[in-house]
Amino acid sequence: MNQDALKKMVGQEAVKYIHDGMVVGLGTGSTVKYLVEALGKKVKKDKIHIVGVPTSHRTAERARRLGIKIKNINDVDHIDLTIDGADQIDRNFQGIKGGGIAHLIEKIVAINSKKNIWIVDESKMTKYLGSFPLPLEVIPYGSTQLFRRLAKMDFHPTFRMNGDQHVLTHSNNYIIDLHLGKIKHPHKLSRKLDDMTGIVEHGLFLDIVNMVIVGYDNGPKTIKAR
Ligand SMILES: O=C(CO)[C@H](O)[C@H](O)COP(=O)(O)O
Repeated sequence: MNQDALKKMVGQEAVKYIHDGMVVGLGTGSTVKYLVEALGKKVKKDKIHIVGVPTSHRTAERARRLGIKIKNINDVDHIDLTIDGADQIDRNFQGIKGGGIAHLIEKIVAINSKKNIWIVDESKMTKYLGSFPLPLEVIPYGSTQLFRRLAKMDFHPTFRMNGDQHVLTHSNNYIIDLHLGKIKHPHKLSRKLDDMTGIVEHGLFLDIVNMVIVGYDNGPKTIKAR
């Protein structure tokens, strides 16, 4: 089965955890696309009432088009469950997100959710985080100086570019990716990055996910994380 088929499999599997009356955080990315498609069908077929809280314009547009009611996070009083993709998940169920530049909004939605589920194909499961570049959302002002500090710390930073233009996040910030290879102590790194002025949010999602649905050739596997 190719990667896209595995993504579709877990997107369709995850919809089983969404029930009538729920407020659901909807993540971003090519795996979540399949979740939103399956949810659109479920809303129509079962006539259930769902409120979706999207984490990107892309997800919001897709959900609206499929007949899913959408609200801004500021207009809901709680989020029952958020379902999102991930770029890497280690053996302790810590994750890297932000490959799709949405990790700031995804983290705000995730930490305000009662429960979080990640949906991934098997290639995202790893022993250590870090072979996927760690995204930082940074304030453009002074970002060159921040970049130099990160380089001096041996974090191997690169600005995320589109040709000669900086890729911009939803909040009009830049992305710096750190090429770390292997992150042995994610909590220590997280604290270090939290302390650096100019970084709005990093893509380490620690102690957040409750359940992971992994797509394998022989079917989806649901794993309780915490
Ligand atoms: O963190 C993300 C976006 O910021 C995505 O969840 C992550 O990049 C996974 O994407 P995909 O499902 O396309 O592989």
